[in-house]
Amino acid sequence: MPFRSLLYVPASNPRALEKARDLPCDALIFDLEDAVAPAAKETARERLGAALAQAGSRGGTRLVRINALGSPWGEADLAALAAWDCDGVVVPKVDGLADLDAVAARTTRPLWAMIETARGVLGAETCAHPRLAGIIMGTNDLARDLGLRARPDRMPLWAALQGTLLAARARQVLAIDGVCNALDDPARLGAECEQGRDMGFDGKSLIHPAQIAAANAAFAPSAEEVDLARRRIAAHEAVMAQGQGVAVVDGEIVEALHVQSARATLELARIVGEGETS
Ligand SMILES: CC(C)(COP(=O)(O)OP(=O)(O)OC[C@H]1O[C@@H](n2cnc3c(N)ncnc32)[C@H](O)[C@@H]1OP(=O)(O)O)[C@@H](O)C(=O)NCCC(=O)NCCSC(=O)C[C@H](O)C(=O)O
Ligand SMILES: [Mg+2]
Repeated sequence: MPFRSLLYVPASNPRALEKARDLPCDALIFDLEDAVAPAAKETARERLGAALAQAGSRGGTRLVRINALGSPWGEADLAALAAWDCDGVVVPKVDGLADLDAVAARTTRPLWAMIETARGVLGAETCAHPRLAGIIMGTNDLARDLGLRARPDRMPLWAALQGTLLAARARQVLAIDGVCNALDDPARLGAECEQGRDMGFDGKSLIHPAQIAAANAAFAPSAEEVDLARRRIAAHEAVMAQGQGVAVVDGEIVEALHVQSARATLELARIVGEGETS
């Protein structure tokens, strides 16, 4: 499954729950945490249970973000989730392995860790948790915890984004970038998506359906990237047949490691293409 676009859907909002059934994002994150006011937590849990039980929902990954176990709602969220048809649990504000162990003891579902505190960023060992499927950057909470001043280019977040990405890659778990808060600024959204892709993230978390197309485009290989990948593989195969290990394509060297990347590009393009034609 690709993870280019992951949309938060407030579980308290019936219209959003309904709309989410047909949206072209790769994953939904049904949110019981920060998008839901304390007074609406119980209702949100009930609405989400009913929505997940409905037949005919879209394909794609369905994740549920629970409230922290230390909060008044976390235990009840996990108890309810046991009966739900979903693909994983998003654990908010993970500071270290103990936070994931506590959830892992209460559910058998794959875990996703929100990295959104200074301690979470520094606690890279979190990515070593055996049940961890991926990490999701929580850039709003992180900005608050760091006391940074937000900038459109996200410069104050670069170290945290790249540090967490390093930890995720070292443990081969998926890494998802944080949300773009700007609802009506396609240029900023596009720039954030490209930046996240350049850094190496697998996809971006989103807050509004209008953001899905930009993330799907940015985190899929472009036609030019696919073409270059094919030419690199062909050129390398040709030199290998002559007993050599280095080809040159468009004035740049191509070695076995570049061929590995090229094959990964083609595989992602194939998976994305399959999803779009099915
Ligand atoms: C921001 C919003 C409150 C805006 O909602 P609304 O005013 O309804 O917007 P629109 O009228 O433009 O909506 C158009 C239609 O799309 C549906 N819609 C809107 N948002 C969603 C959604 N997220 N999922 C599904 N459907 C959605 C509307 O219902 C309209 O439908 P229709 O009636 O058919 O036209 C709203 O977008 C929203 O609540 N977004 C999610 C906010 C959220 O989840 N926040 C928490 C996660 S972000 C975060 O904090 C990450 C991390 O923890 C961190 O710290 O960074
Ligand atoms: Mg958060």
